[in-house]
Amino acid sequence: MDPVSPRGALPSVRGARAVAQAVVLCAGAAPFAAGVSIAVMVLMGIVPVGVAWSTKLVLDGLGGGSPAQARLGIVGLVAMGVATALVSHVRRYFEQELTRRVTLRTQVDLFTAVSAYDGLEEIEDSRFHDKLTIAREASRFAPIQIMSSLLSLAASAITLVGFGYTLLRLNGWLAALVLLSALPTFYAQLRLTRRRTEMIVRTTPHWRRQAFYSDLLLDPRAAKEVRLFGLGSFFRARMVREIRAGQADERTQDRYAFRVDLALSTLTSVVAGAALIYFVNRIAAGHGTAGDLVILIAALASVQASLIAVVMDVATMGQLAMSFGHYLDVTRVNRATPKQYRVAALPPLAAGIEFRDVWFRYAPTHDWILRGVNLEIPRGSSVALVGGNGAGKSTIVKLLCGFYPVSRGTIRWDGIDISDIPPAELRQRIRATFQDFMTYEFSAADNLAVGDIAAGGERRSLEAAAAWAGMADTLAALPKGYDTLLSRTFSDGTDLTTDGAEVGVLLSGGQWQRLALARAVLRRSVDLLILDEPSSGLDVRAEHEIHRRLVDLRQGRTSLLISHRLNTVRDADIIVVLESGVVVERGDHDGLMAADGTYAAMFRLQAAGFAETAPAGADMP
Ligand SMILES: Nc1ncnc2c1ncn2[C@@H]1O[C@H](COP(=O)(O)OP(=O)(O)OP(=O)(O)O)[C@@H](O)[C@H]1O
Repeated sequence: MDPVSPRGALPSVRGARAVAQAVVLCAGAAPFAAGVSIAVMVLMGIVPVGVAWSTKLVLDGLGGGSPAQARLGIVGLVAMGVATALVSHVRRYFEQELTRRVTLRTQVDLFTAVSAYDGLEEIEDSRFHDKLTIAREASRFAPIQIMSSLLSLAASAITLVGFGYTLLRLNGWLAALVLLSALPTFYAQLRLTRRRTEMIVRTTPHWRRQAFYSDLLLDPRAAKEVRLFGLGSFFRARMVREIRAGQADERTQDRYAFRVDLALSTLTSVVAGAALIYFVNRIAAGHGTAGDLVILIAALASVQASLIAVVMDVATMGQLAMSFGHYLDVTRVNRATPKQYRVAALPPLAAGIEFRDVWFRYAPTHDWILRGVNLEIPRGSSVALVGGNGAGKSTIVKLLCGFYPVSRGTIRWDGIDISDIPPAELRQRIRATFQDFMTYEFSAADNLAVGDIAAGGERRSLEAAAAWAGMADTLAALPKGYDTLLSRTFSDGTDLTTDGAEVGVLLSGGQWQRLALARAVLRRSVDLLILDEPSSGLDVRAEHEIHRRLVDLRQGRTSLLISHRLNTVRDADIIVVLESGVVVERGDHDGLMAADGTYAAMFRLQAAGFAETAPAGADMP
């Protein structure tokens, strides 16, 4: 995807296409409301011209002794007044309806598109987030504002044509002068739009960081550290710094726009004043009527106002088209280039999974994380992966799930390169508990059900999974059992007891981990079970119990277990030791202990931790 670029703000084919797509979107989402808006626009364009001509009729009728003409003018004025009064209400109602329907449509389209990104690359790319921020903002207001700018442009154009013709009839030179005086405004507004667009792109990272700091100050998960470490004023200062930086850029832009607008308004007023003096002198010399003067004043003001409105609407649309272009980019990308996979459906795992000379780094500028990893996970075997922090163990899990493409080498599923398999098909075959598992602010039942969303939260399966993870009693004892909301910051609207106390609860770290485990084992019919540090937060008894159950569960299943607690991996069929992205040892526990290498050293060091005296050199820093 293109990086965020302001080019789209310039009047261009791309900009015109974005405007057209915004109109199509509005018309498609709410055809009736869009139709009413167009009718209102036509009326709004006609009204000022009608008012001026009706006024002329009244004045000339009264002055020229023609009461019938004056009456006609009054009828016209009353009709225009009634239309203006009614139209504003009709307009407001249908604009709001249009906004609601368009917002719904754009939110669905945007989040459908974002969910269609299969991997994690975009979601970890700051430039993508900058673009997404503009796209999200645009999805809420741009189509409607483009539509209303377009309608306002059309209304101004109707007024302009009406009064332009009037002015032309009164004096051709005058009409030309007024039109020419709008050219500098037109040019200046286009330049202003480009600068404003560049400013939006420049300031977006500041607004994103500002939101990050403000969210941090409100996030219950951060609240403990924020308070204990006294981080409140530190984060607030950083938030203010971002606001100041963004506002400084905006201020520079506003000052520039202020100077330009001031100069242009002066020019417009001078032209209008000169035209007025000239025309009053002509009427004084007997060329024209008082009605002509009224219509000239109205025409001058309206033509100038309409010209400026046209210019401003074009400029606004240019800017909105740029923002909306980001929305279109985000929503189009997956539709434009749907990836073709060689394998449509994946049969159940028959032989096993194999990493062949896999190299991986998270970005071309980063260091290699995996350096030529060869790893086999035969079907039905339990494989354990051990190694120091940052060795690349979780990275292997992420590659197995197809979250990133490998940089070199292949990962084969029964001999099929997993990049040839649709990610959703592959992930159907895998269940995993991640080291950084999610804690959803849902009910306990929903927290479990997300592990197998297709099963629709069938309660007996949820209870069985919870019982497997040793959570049955804990969940049953919650104020509303499995329906208890596991959050203190949200309310499901029904979680109030009669005395008004909220019953949403929080689980402990180990209880959350058991819930995550239950979620992973909810669907038994998977080909590969991945457990990344499944017992790191469990107490000794719970760890022992869960370990025993995991051993049973892994019997005859294909599984990959990552753990720093080496007592939990000793039963694995194959233990693989990873060091700085390289497989340095493999074998079963006895074999590796006999080989007396890295694994044996780690195992002995850990076992020594349980001895009465710590080994020399094992002190904390
Ligand atoms: N999304 C990411 N983007 C960039 N670098 C990453 C990302 N995730 C991990 N890394 C880097 O990759 C390296 C390996 O991380 P990984 O999480 O695979 O290690 P690990 O062996 O699981 O470590 P631990 O035992 O601490 O969990 C680390 O140096 C880490 O900084």
